[in-house]
Amino acid sequence: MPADDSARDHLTSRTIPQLKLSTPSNALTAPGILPPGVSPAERAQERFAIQGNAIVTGGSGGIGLVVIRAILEHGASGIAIFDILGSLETAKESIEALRGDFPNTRIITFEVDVRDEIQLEARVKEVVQELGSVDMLLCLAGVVHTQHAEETASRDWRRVMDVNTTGSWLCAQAVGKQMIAQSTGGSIVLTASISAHRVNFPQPQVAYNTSKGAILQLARSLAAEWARHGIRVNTVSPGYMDTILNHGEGLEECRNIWASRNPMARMGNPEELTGAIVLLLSSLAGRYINGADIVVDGTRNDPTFE
Ligand SMILES: NC(=O)c1ccc[n+]([C@@H]2O[C@H](COP(=O)([O-])OP(=O)(O)OC[C@H]3O[C@@H](n4cnc5c(N)ncnc54)[C@H](O)[C@@H]3O)[C@@H](O)[C@H]2O)c1
Ligand SMILES: OC[C@@H](O)C(O)[C@H](O)CO
Repeated sequence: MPADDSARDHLTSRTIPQLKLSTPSNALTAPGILPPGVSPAERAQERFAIQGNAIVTGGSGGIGLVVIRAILEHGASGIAIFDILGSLETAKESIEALRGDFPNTRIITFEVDVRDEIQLEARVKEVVQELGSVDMLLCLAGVVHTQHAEETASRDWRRVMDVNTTGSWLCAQAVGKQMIAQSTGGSIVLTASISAHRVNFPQPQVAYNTSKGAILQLARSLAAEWARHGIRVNTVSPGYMDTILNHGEGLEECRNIWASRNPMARMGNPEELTGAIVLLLSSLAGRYINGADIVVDGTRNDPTFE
């Protein structure tokens, strides 16, 4: 028998029966898992239910407003948007529209710069005072700088790293501490990008790509450390979404190039990101997903240049 077959035989004859024996027969009806006797429609709804209060950084941006609506539709009890003042002002009407559509949910806004750890700690405490707990964190705050590497100034590099990477770390740490103190567990979703996996084409953005690559390893590290507290930490990696971030000066030609190189021949709509984020935040469907990254980019191609 070839060596591979004997290894497989060893697995099937010994490991699998052992696994079967050690799996409780009621595993699918254990506490927290859907009980029997619930209608299929209720089970479907319950499976992707989102419970508790969420802080969403960069929540007044193009992806944020769309994703917050989805989080509310799936049952979140409260949302705290952390963003800089100018963006909160611009999104004022959209945030009012959300409040109108979800009158029984608290949607509160805080002017926060995710680079400022003292401000962050204070704001997290205020959220707890207002909403009672923090159960989820979605980090969307992010900036991009597009310039050739040899010309990129250290201040631009630092700004991108500070907002995207250090900002995600500071938010996760402030919220993680609160979740640990609450002893309630929680779900943290950080936003990486396809730029964490490959080098975008044609725009040069060395700082952005580096900042997003680091987020993958940040999330895995936190996932491993905080699993014992019941805190799951995952990432989403969006491809090109049609938001204001991708409508900056000179990006019109880029948008055509991005769409033409994608097998689906288009950019994504922020709505198409909501499924992955709802899954990761959901108490049931997502509850064994930890340290994972979900790429939402319309393609399974994985070239170095994209
Ligand atoms: N749009 C895309 O194609 C795309 C693709 C991959 C990843 N992403 C990532 O998704 C996230 C959201 O992107 P978007 O398209 O909604 O962009 P956006 O520019 O519309 O939103 C980003 C938000 O972050 C906020 N922000 C920036 N600096 C901040 C700071 N210092 N403190 C607090 N908030 C700050 C902005 O005010 C804005 O509201 C970003 O992290 C981005 O890198 C976007
Ligand atoms: O990965 C693509 C996005 O992260 C980003 O929006 C784009 O590269 C900005 O130009």
